[in-house]
Amino acid sequence: MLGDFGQYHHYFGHFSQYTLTFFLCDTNENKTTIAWGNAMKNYNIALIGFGGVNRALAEIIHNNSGKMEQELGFSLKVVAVSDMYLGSLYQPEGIELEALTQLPVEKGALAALPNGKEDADNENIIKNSNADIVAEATFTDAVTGEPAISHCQWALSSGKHICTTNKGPLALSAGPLKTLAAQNQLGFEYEGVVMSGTPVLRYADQMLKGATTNRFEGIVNGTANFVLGLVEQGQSFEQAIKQAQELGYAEADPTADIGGKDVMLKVIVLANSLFGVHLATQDVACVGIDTLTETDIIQAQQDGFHWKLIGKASLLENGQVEAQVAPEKLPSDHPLAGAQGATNAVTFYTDMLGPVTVSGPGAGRIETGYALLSDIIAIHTKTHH
Ligand SMILES: NC(=O)C1=CN([C@@H]2O[C@H](COP(=O)(O)OP(=O)(O)OC[C@H]3O[C@@H](n4cnc5c(N)ncnc54)[C@H](OP(=O)(O)O)[C@@H]3O)[C@@H](O)[C@H]2O)C=CC1
Ligand SMILES: N[C@@H](CC=O)C(=O)O
Repeated sequence: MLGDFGQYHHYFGHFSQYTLTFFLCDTNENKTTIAWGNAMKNYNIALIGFGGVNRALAEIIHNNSGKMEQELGFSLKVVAVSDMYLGSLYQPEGIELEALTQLPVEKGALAALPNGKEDADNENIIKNSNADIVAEATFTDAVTGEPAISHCQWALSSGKHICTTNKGPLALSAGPLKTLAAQNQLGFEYEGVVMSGTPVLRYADQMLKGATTNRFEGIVNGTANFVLGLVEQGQSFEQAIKQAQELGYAEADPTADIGGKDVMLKVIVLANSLFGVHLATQDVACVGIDTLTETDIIQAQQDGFHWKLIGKASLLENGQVEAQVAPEKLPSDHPLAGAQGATNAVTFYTDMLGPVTVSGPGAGRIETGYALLSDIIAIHTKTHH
């Protein structure tokens, strides 16, 4: 006997598109089996900021839809895009991704697509579109965290999950945003904020549970590490920074990479998450690689050393945290000295395992787009298991 036992509209009441139908099959041998059908979940995505990272996410979605459905159990539809330079576009039924990913980088270019506009429309799209998840990848403001903090607040207050690669909201307003997400039973995910798509935040948060970590140090800026490497090979700072920009590693204002502010934000995010503290920007002493000359870097290499921009923090016995960002001259056999190009590496000093190092890409368009995909997967996993 085969019976349809009903349809479950599930999941915080936000997602009427998620319909799970199950059939109960009772055989002659008195065995009961359950077959699942119609269980594919679709998430509508709004992209806020459409520079390197969110364009990469659109490409990933476009190129991997079949794989996602088969392996991850959900499909993704981009329904809205809003960008300061390119304009905005809202198509509730889903935007055709071939055209979107080929969009020329020209002022107001989104206006050329059906329903497109020349201006950004962030607030309206975040609050009023049919998106389930907002992917926030606008520029990082290290002083105010805005407008990205507002983008996160608007999403979480209007029933939408948020994933972001923007360091501002995490370094400057993580507590209130996490509270808002929890109150509204929504996901707030941000793996790309430290080390791009390399899963260092989830690693520290989930895989080192049970061990005590009271110190970490590492290379957490891809641009600075890439620039140091090219200067060692004889390029000027200026040439090396230009290449980092072309490869999509650098911040909109690369002085954040070279001056150390980007690492400062990442140290705050890691320290607050690992030590359960509330570091602010003024708590982190910050010196960048702009204090080095090209000669310093080449001379060190000839002497068997490598300059690296190191971010570190220690939890002291009195509960205080010491945190700093500064260039350090490491001997060639130091574990962090081998990180080349935009590769980053962080060593966690744990009581039970000793030092544990996580290494992988620290910047890059596709690498960071992947971080957003990993956030969407985390949202899906947390809300369906
Ligand atoms: N690239 C990387 O490797 C990584 C980046 N990140 C973070 O991800 C975010 C995005 O990076 P990326 O894509 O490389 O940066 P880009 O500069 O390539 O893209 C950002 C885009 O957002 C637009 N934008 C800026 N402000 C707003 C706003 N208020 N509303 C709508 N759009 C806006 C920009 O327009 P306009 O040009 O006119 O300002 C630009 O088109 C940044 O916060 C960065 O720190 C994190 C990890 C790695
Ligand atoms: N500009 C940053 C991008 C990732 O956070 C870097 O180079 O690390």
